[in-house]
Amino acid sequence: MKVSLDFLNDLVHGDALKKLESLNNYRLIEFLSNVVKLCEPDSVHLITGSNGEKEYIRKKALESGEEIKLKTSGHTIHFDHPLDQARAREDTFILTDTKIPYVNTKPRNEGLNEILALLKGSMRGREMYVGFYSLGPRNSPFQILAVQVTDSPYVIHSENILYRNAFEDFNNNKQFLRFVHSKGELDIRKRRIMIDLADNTVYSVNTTYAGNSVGLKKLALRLTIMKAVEEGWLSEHMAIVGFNGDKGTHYFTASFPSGSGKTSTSMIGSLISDDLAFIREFDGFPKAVNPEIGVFGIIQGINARDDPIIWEVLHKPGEVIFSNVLMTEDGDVYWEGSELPKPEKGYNYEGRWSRDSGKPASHPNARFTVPLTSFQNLDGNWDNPNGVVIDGIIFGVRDYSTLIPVVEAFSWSHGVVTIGASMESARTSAVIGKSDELEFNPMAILDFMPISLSRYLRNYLNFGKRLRRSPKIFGFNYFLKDENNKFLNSKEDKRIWVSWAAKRVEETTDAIYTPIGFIPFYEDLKALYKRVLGKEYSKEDYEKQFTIKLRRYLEKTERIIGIYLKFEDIPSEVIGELEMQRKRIIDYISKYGDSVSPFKLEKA
Ligand SMILES: Nc1nc2c(ncn2[C@@H]2O[C@H](COP(=O)(O)OP(=O)(O)O)[C@@H](O)[C@H]2O)c(=O)[nH]1
Ligand SMILES: C=C(OP(=O)(O)O)C(=O)O
Ligand SMILES: [Mn+2]
Repeated sequence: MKVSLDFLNDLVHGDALKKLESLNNYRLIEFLSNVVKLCEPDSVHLITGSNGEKEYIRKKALESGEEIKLKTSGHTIHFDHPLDQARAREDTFILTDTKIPYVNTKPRNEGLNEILALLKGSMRGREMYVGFYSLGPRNSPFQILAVQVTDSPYVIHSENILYRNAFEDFNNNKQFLRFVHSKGELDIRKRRIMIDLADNTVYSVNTTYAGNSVGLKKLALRLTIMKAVEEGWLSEHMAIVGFNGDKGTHYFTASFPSGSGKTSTSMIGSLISDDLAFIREFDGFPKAVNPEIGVFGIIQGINARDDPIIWEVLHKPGEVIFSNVLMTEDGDVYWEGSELPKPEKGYNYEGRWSRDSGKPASHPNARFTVPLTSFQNLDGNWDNPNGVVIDGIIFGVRDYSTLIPVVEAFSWSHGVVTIGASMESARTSAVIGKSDELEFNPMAILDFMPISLSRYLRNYLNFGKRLRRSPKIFGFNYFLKDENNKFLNSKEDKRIWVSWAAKRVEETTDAIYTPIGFIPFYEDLKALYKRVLGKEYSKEDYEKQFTIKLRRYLEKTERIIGIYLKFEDIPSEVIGELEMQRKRIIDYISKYGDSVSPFKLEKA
């Protein structure tokens, strides 16, 4: 079918139109034609992949005022609206006519009418940017194509950093995901994000915060989860990182709710991904790639001692977009938790700021956007089109009161159900709303879930059955506190948990059986503390961290059973694993009481 490009004739400059025509992709032309008619931009800039175009976008970001140049070469700063500093869960809807438990939905026609009205004419007087990207490596069986349309140079600049440009790959009518974003009037009351599964399209308006506007990140996740479930693979909210055991490097994926440990965990090993993973089975092996090629990371608390790798990236020349930190008069930046002296005054997302105001200098969800290639610990396989074999999966939570720092599941289904699908984690400032409330967040992915958890979990359980050797599953918690509200672990302790997990994967260490899974022996951790951190590890610390609060674990298990019983078509394995866990815990309570020291279990 031949579709005319005439609608773009007066809008596009240069030879971009010829290039577009040569792709022979009528789906693409039809999509762009519809968006242009809807949004009515003054001009259209297609990013076909040349360096000049990337430079053009950087220039536009500065000219428009969406970014400001800082004193270090390549560094800029962007501010989001004070009410637009995080993901807007309440303004985000999956368009479907059937209600889904725990998912924010809207009837499709109603949602489409609403968002199309908000987008109508939204780009008048503005330029429209179109980016053509690949989620995952190019020339790879993992690859998914995606197009982003936006009137924000900051959004398209971010995407040029975070995603592989793949214009030529759109040839011959290839299918692609679609993202339509407009700043609109930046009237936050009219902020809407609508996910149209039926058309593989996400619309987003009146927002600039990247979690709501950068389509290929958390918006695409809704579409790729759907695709993965339909095709029998996993699209996950997970880092991918290599950890050393005694025999070599083992790749893990690591799922933590937003603001709870993905990026920081990916910095203590060999980095492939800090946020997202596509996992597929090939010849019985689970293999993973990073859909992205950059990091949109949380900056609060980043300091030279705890985070030397990120610290270096944020201080050397090179492409960095800071968002929602403090900008000082001399073109430098400052953020809370940097452990540097606080400047007297500066400018942040709320306007002028002074130290005397007593207000924080930066937002707790302030971020940095940088390419993966800036990181010293980047793994050699980061862009491998075949992915890397995954030996372990970590599901981590922010739980201040109950869960022990590390536990290993008995099996794939035990781990998927009692660790991954049972995650409860304290909400963070990555989501708009009250922080620190414990919320149900299976696989750290509930905010992005486009379908029933029943279908999602059935696919997960089946995925493991197709593997020759399923990855070992671990439950992590970096955030356990004592009765005085003090953290029981320091940030560097995560190096010990991952070292232990790597040894378990290669079967070079034993573990203690408990009703919730296997836990480390004191002596093994003591040796790791010595070797990895050069530190002593006391029996008292171990006992505090690994005492299992059986009564609380029982309560948690019963809460989760209560949740999954609400789902009509829940796989029987889900309730089965939870019931068995419940019985094991009750049995241990009758033997040991409400909690049990690991030293008692060691001798059992
Ligand atoms: N108390 C404590 N805080 C941590 C630890 N690791 C990371 N954090 C903090 O948790 C927050 C989020 O971490 P990050 O890894 O960026 O989360 P992500 O959004 O999942 O990538 C940051 O503010 C970190 O400083 C830890 O081991 N202990
Ligand atoms: C951008 C996000 O990612 P993260 O998991 O790093 O907080 C988010 O969840 O909005
Ligand atoms: Mn992160």
